[in-house]
Amino acid sequence: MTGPIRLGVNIDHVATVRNARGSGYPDPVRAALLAAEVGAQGITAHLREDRRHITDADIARLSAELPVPLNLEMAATEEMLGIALRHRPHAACIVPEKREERTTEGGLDAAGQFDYLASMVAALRDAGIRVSLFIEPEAAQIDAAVRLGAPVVELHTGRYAELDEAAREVELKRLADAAALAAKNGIEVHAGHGLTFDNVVPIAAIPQVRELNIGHFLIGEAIFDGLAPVVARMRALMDAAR
Ligand SMILES: CC(=O)[C@@H](O)[C@H](O)COP(=O)(O)O
Ligand SMILES: NCC(=O)COP(=O)(O)O
Repeated sequence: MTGPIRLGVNIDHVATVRNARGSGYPDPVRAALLAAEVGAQGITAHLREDRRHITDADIARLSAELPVPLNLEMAATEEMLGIALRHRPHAACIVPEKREERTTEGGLDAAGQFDYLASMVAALRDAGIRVSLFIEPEAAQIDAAVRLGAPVVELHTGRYAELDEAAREVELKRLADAAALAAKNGIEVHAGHGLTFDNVVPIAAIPQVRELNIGHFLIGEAIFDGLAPVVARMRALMDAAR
């Protein structure tokens, strides 16, 4: 037995569809409330600097209306720090961001940006926000997270998700080793990016992983089956893996 694992549903891409037409629907907050009702223990939203999906108004509404913890994904900028301090989400996950990227490429270089991140992590922590660092499964990054005093790391599973089943084993071991190292150092371990029904089980089976944040696949699948059954199925796969 490995203990329970939480599912955080990322609702960014409900906002992507809304923003495609500049309409008021579909509403990501409505999706978040439904996901929470059917088993999501948290909601993740990434307020990108270019506001391509989630907007400032979405963050304000999520902060006010959610019955479960909000995990705000944010770039390490002064603007985002100000927004986080204003809304005080349960958690803030610092992610690397490049304006031109299609999605988050690689993890935060916590080791390379140590001095810059130190004051940001401290400011978030002082405000009572649980800080998470979205990192590659590498010992140097975990060591930096420990020295920065981050209570949580989220391991980037994007590379794992892109590999075919035969090639996945090496990356899976990197993730499992990183999870064990982080937990040994007292850091809570989360994971996410690119997870689907087909690839989630080995990640959910890593004993130290306490939370998965999953979005793009769930929102896409919901077009066919509806959000509630899709969240329920992901929950069931995660639970069966423990
Ligand atoms: C950091 C991360 O993994 C998530 O934010 C997720 O990728 C959704 O945002 P994008 O699809 O815009 O990258
Ligand atoms: N941090 C990962 C996340 O929130 C969801 O990523 P994805 O499932 O949308 O790729």
